Amino acid sequence: MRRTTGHCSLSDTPVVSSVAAGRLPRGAIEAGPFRLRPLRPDDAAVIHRLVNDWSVVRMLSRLPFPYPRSLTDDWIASTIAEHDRGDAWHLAVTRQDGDGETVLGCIGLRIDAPQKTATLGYWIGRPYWGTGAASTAAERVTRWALANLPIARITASAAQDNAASIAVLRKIGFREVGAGRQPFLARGGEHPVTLFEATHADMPGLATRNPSEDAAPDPSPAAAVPARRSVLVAAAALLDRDNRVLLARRPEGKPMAGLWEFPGGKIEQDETPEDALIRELREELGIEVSPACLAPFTFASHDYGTFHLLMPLFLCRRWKHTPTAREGQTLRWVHAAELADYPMPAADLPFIPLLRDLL
Ligand SMILES: Nc1nc2c([nH]c(=O)n2[C@H]2C[C@H](O)[C@@H](COP(=O)(O)OP(=O)(O)OP(=O)(O)O)O2)c(=O)[nH]1
Repeated sequence: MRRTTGHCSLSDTPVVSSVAAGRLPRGAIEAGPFRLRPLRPDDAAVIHRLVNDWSVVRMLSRLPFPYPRSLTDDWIASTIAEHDRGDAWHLAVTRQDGDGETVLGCIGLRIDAPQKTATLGYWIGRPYWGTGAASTAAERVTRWALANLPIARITASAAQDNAASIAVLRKIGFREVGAGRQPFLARGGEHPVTLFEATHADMPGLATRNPSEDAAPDPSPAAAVPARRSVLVAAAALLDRDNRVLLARRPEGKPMAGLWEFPGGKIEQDETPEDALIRELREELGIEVSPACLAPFTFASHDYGTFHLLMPLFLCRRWKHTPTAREGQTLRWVHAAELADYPMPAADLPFIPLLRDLL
């Protein structure tokens, strides 16, 4: 079964190694009127009743509908094993009602320790929508994890028609960083999703446990300068003889890791955009480009919340040497018609129809 379910879903990225034993708490954490506690086998009946609901399951990535009860038992058992290994942390979202406890939904974090990243997922049963449970639980877990686990960022995704979850993520401080497509089993096929991330810099007043030791230095403009400012980046759509475009997948450890972008990078002081791009293409891909081969095409002006990106995009059909990934990125030549299949930073999305028209 899918690792967790929710308005957001946990990614299937394999966890290479575990968070050091004991880092994930065994007990409950309090979240205002709600209590987040480890799942137990005897939660299966109520969890199954809440999640086996079309309006919940349609927003979850890998759950079938109808959702068999036996999968709930298997899933709860797997969450306990994952917690023990330090790979993931799944909690029931509960509320004390009179003498009894009511289970409202689930929240979970999948941890990729080597990449210092965790992925957040959650869902709340329909009877409890509008109670504030999703935002309270998601904010509590996000803040706790950034402050206490050796991670530098938390990612999350939500189906683009899931306005409630998108509102929750924005409200608690996640930044929208891109868009992509994910399979939604219950609905059949892939659907567009909005991608989010949060770092320490996005959570005002967050106390970090030991950032100098554990958190990877965040090279993002957001980390470097607290106030919003414009960041200048130059990028290239390199086109091959078949009119395919070269995309580079941002390597782990960088902000927006995993998203597919156009090669390029920040414009240093005293550099022209062309100078910067020629330098970046040499550093990142080992190719030599002459200024005459860079044709201005369009630009992105995008507000990422913590910084504003201004990025000219040049077209380039001629260069020397074969593009080679020199900085841990993954490269792929992509036909214009397929660009929308690649999750991209939000700033790049307006480029897609323009490139489709051109190519
Ligand atoms: N290169 C590139 N950057 C993009 C694209 N879309 C987009 O939002 N960005 C953002 C991501 C980053 O916030 C910023 C580029 O910064 P970067 O970190 O890749 O720049 P850099 O290569 O100079 O890296 P660094 O030395 O600061 O680590 O622009 C794109 O298509 N290409």
